[in-house]
Amino acid sequence: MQKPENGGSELSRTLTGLGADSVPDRADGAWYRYWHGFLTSGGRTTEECPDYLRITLLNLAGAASVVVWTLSLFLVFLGPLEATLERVILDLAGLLVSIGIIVSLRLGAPVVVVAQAAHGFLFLALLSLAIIRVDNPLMLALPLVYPAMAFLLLDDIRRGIAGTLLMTAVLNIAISAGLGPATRDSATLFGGALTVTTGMGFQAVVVALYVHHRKRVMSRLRAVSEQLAILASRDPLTGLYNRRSFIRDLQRELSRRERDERQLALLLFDVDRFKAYNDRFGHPQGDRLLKRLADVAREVFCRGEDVAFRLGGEEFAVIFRTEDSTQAADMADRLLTIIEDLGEPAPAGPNASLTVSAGLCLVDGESQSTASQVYNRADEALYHAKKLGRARWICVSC
Ligand SMILES: Nc1nc2c(ncn2[C@@H]2O[C@H](COP(=O)(O)OP(=O)(O)OP(=O)(O)O)[C@@H](O)[C@H]2O)c(=O)[nH]1
Repeated sequence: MQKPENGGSELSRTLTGLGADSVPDRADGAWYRYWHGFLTSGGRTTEECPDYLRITLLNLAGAASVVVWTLSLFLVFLGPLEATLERVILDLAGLLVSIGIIVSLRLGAPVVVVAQAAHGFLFLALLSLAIIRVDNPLMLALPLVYPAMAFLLLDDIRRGIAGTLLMTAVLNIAISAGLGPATRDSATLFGGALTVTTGMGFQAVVVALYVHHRKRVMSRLRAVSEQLAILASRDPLTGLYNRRSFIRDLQRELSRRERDERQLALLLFDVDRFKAYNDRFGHPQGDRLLKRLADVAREVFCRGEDVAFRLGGEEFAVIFRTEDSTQAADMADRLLTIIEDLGEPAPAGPNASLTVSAGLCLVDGESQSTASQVYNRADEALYHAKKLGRARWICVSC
């Protein structure tokens, strides 16, 4: 039952790791810093921020869209793309929305609203293309392809990318086979193929990045929560399990009585005259003593299934299994003797050694006692040992 040691440093490493990538290092170049600042809206978000990825992706999508829509407008202006009214309106609207995404994020607009507006625009743009170009079956397919692709990508990255590639290929083949626009000039066909490939490729990269990042953050959060669970169950001074773990472990051990023929033993021990020890040698020395006693408890109860706890103050507990009362008594004896032989000075006088008192409670197989009854019995035995003059242990059963 001896469990892994305290994981404080691991936790701090993990916590630091959560934000580690978010601030560019001094060694990073100016371009990287500029790019990083742009993606995080001037450093407004770091990687621990729940909106970090959405802001980064929206900025990325906004920047890429600005490039795509501007390129498209240039191609219309320079002639390779047909200058239809709907194309110009759509390109201009796309450009405005993309710039709007970037600016609104910088002004601190709610990320969810910006993301929904961007998705809404994309979907409406595809839908209006389908309505305007009702003669073009490919345009009709786009509003259906978009959600299908997003669904596939969110379900599984590899399947999503394969599905996206397949759909892109099918659309391109359909365009070149003449299923697309009524006008068949090569510039229009090239424009259509370019738009479909760029749009779908970009969408695939964005969603794949999102899913990948989410998985990474989730696994880090899992590691942090495991570390927190370890810290919550430990006493920070001695590294032993704390009272919270004690109650849970005692209940668990009592509930598996039927599966173990041996007796369950609970040993409570408490430093004798610890207040006087603190008063005489100081609190820091008292802390050192408590750590030393925790080491002794670990040493004596070293089997895999033994668990030692610090319940608070100078009170310790050990839960262990024993063949019979003689074996349990031997263990209690050993613990008390080793502590006395440590040679720690007792507050009483120069030649006296520090001692502890203990209460031992043995629970046999048929007992129906609850965890609190077992604890109370052991505590009564400990109290009795103190009353009888300390430096001894008393055994009871329940
Ligand atoms: N150094 C140190 N002292 C502690 C800590 N927690 C509790 N104490 C001290 O432990 C002392 C316990 O005193 P008492 O409960 O009177 O027990 P005692 O003096 O050991 O007397 P008996 O148990 O009857 O032998 C108090 O003085 C507390 O301040 C701790 O974490 N470190």
